[in-house]
Amino acid sequence: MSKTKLTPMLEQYLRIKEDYPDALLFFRMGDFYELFFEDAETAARVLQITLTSRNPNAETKVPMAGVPHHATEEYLRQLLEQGYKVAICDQVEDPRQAKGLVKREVTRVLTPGTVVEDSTLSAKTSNYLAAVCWHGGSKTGAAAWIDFSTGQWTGVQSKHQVQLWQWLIKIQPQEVLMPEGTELPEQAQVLRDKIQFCPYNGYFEPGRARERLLQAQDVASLTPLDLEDKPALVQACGALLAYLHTTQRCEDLSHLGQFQPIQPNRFLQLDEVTERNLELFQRLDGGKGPGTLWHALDRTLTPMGGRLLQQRLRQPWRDLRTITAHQGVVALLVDDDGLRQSLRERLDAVYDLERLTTRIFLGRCTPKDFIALRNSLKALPALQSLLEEDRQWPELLGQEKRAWDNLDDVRELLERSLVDAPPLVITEGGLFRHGFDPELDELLDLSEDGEGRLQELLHKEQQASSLPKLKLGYNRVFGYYFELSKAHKGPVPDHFIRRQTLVNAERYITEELKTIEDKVFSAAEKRKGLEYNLFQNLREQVAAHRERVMAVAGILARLDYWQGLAHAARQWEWSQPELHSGLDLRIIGGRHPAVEATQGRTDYIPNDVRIEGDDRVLLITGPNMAGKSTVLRQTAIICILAQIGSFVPAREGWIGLCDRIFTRVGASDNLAQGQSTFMVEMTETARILRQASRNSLVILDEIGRGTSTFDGLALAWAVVEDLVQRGHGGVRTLFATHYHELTDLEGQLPGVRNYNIAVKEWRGDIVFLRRLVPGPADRSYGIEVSQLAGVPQGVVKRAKAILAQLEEKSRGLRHTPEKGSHRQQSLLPGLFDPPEKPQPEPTAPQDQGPHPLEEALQELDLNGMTPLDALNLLSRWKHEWTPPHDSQDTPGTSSS
Ligand SMILES: Nc1ncnc2c1ncn2[C@@H]1O[C@H](COP(=O)(O)OP(=O)(O)OP(=O)(O)O)[C@@H](O)[C@H]1O
Repeated sequence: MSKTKLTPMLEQYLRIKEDYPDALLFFRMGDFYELFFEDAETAARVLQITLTSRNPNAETKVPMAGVPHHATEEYLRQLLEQGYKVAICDQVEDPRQAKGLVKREVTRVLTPGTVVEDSTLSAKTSNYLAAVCWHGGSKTGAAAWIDFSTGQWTGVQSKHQVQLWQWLIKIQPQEVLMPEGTELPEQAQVLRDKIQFCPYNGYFEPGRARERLLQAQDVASLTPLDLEDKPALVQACGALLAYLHTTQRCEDLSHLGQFQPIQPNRFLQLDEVTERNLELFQRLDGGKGPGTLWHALDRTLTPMGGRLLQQRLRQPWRDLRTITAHQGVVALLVDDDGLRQSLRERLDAVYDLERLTTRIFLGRCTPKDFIALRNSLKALPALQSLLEEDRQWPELLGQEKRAWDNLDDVRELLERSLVDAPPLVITEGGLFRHGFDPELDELLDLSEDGEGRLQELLHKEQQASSLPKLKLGYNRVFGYYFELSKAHKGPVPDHFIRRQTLVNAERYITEELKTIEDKVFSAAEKRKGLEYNLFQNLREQVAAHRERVMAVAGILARLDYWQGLAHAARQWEWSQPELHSGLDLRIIGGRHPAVEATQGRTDYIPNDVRIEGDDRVLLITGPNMAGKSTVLRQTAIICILAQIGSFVPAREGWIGLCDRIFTRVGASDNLAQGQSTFMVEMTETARILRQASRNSLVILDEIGRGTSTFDGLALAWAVVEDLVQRGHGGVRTLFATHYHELTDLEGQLPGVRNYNIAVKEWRGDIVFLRRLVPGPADRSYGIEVSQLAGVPQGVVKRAKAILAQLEEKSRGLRHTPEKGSHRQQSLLPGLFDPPEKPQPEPTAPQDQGPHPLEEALQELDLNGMTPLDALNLLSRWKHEWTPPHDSQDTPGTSSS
């Protein structure tokens, strides 16, 4: 469309829009923000608002859509949530004073990675803007990320691109800045929609980046930031700052906290695959809530505590002393229910101090934010008095106590200034209390008691001039006046100015009367202006205390973190594990916290896992559905929980610290990234084999299933061999497999131990005992499980017949003498070997053996049980062994 046909206003629009091609331009016109052209079409579609056109009758119709200025928040939230950027273009001069077209400018750009408003943020999740780049031509790269809503930022430099992307995928940034011309590597494809290419010179250029960083952090050199030898990281930080300057339209970023690079060696490293496989925050099906560790674990009450817990779960500690120090605080709070409850009650009154103070600093706050801040600060003295109690505090709590700041001055200021329920907007007055500001008090008195003041004056004049008949009147032309009827014959006071002569009366004004009148009329307007200014002053005063508020927010986050872990431990009856720097891993009575939370405590069978002495690889066999994956994952989760200072879902834990936990679980579908299931499996396996060290824990849930049986088995075999020798003594590994042939490795390779998850056959059905026991599984029971899953009887019967034939054939093969090593012999024919033990005939009742319940009863140690344990056990048995009403052929039917 040619510009010549457009109105001056639309020309102004297009000029501004030119600078923000990638943002939707919200263009302020009167009480509305309007969008034009394609922006209008997009907004109409996304926000479900009406699409109209500007100048509908003119030759050039311009698509237009708009939202009322006072209701933008919800619309902005929707746009940001869907990944759009929005440039807010305001009128920057008073339209009444404007000569010609009102001046307009973009006052800020809202982007998904820089939001600070609560309505668009998730309380317990950090919202990251990230930047990633490579230093010059070198191979060193870096990623930095910032949660602008709290001002906390960090980053990591690495020679391995893969590692940088692993970090980024893990933290799930809303936007990722990259230098123009950089290619997006394969593993970064999942973040494709979040990537923004920025000019190298404006954003990543090393000199400017360094300068920006020094200025923002107010330091003279990079040494205090630990960035002296990290040029790529400096560039990434510089890009973040440049982007913030551009979008936030502010030079002052002094509210950002100190940049602290991550030192990966200080933390238990969990890559994004492990985080996903263990369902820490999200189930494998993508859902959140029940089924995730987070759902069972998070008992924090404040957003700050929640975010700290998330961050810690992503980066558990590795240092024994640090962990035990935190565990000590959690233990205290587990033991002392009263203290924990008091802490919880007080923390419950605290709002998101970190984000509140950021909004206040940036001037993007509403009066409600101040009230939330005030109410949060009110909770501080009571929290302090808890810490002041005379008792032996663990050192960490002692530190918090010493650093405590009640922020009394800030609270008093807020209490003195703002009314209890201020309006949402700051331009209409009604925000401040009486007594806070003398000028405002006068205006308040006037606007609220103007009539009274006029009556007071009338009374004064009546008395002073002995004019009892003097009246006060008002008309639109003269405003307020005094009136004397013609009946009054005497002189009027000198300061009376005649304004109007009527048939029966004279009207006068006085200077004082006009002054009061002016004040009364303008008081309401003036009050709005004054309150607006007072609010800005108050904002600046409170913003000046940001650092103190952030320090207190940090303490509250930690208190909440500890109490949350303690509360979860109490709720789920977890125990305090012992940690050590050796390699032994002994978990007695371990449970999977998320599965247990979904199924209920009484239905969950605890299991022991021991990797002790020279043992390294536990090979776990057992039928499908037996519980192999569950026991694998619960072990990894218990280690993670232990290393964040938490109690663990086990009766006892003796846990050698891990430097990394790797998981390779099931088939993860990365087809969208152009990788086949097998390829993904092998890529993950390759990563484990390259990176796992002697202190790592490896969880392998099936390997090699996506290819031919022989290839798969051979691969799995070789992987076990590698793991058991790796890092001078092997890597602690739990390996669940359906390749029964692998169980031959026990005895052949030192450090390999067989375990299986016990099952029982009962009248042709399979009964899952869920108990991890030493030794290999006798066979796989795949057909029985398929029957449980509802595969039609005909197919099941046919499968059984085919299995019998295959086994027959394999028996024949076995009798053919084999040449070569023992391993080859056991490997190939073994694929179709009949089970080592004689197979029970599924449907013949005489071969059933003792009922599992009978066995369990015999094993029962009655003396070591509490009545509650006994009740729980009974309830579990009842659940397990009571037949469904519609079936006559299920376990337990003949046990009565
Ligand atoms: N210890 C346990 N106590 C109670 N229920 C359990 C236990 N372990 C597992 N389960 C239940 O059994 C289901 C199947 O477990 P899991 O997925 O671990 O089996 P699996 O042996 O890995 O199966 P597959 O070989 O088919 O992958 C779980 O979803 C859970 O509901």
